[in-house]
Amino acid sequence: MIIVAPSFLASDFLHLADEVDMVNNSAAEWLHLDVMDGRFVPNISFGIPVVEFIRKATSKVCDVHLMIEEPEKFVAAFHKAGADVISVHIEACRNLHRNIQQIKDLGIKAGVAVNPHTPIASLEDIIADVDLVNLMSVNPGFGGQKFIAHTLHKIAQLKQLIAERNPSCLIEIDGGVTLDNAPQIVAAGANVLVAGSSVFNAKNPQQAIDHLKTACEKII
Ligand SMILES: O=C(CO)[C@@H](O)[C@H](O)COP(=O)(O)O
Ligand SMILES: [Fe+2]
Repeated sequence: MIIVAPSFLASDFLHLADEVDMVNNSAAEWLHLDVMDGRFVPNISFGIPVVEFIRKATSKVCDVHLMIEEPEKFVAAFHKAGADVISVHIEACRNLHRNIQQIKDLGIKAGVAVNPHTPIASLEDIIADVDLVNLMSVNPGFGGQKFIAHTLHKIAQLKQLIAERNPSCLIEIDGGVTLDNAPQIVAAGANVLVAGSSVFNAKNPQQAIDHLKTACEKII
């Protein structure tokens, strides 16, 4: 099964309740929540209170992508706010193994996120400990960017590493996912598709989610 996770960074913050309702009534399984601190990435998005309010408005999986320095300081607060999955960036963690254990000790899924320039080989000694890898297919910090094509070969590399060391680990692709490139991304081995602008900027976002799912399910 392919999981679709609409990214709320592209949503209309003035009508957040309607946007959450749209996803609640859609075929998407997850909600993707991008937290940015203006330090790890050159942008600031939203934080703990917003995640908390969204959590109250949905029973879908809340997938929190922390694009922040020193994520270990905030993981417990995001868990308390209702995150079901928390991903921290390999590039932001001095003690990644400890940070991943910290998330797992909270009883939720732990993910590691990697920037487009970070080699898959750098995941070798952490892959066995994570539930998910968020493979960034744009440079983190902004929605609406173009998919970086060389990410496709990284998906295939990651798929092989996962098959060897942790077959239940999910591959999440984050950034620039559209109806046009989704089938290729899934064919390369992705299980979770984050889609921000291609969903929220569509005339009919629920239909955009349906189309993404149908196009991908044809591939598997
Ligand atoms: O983490 C990020 C960006 O840093 C992503 O989750 C984007 O928010 C995805 O948005 P689109 O590229 O699909 O518009
Ligand atoms: Fe993200």
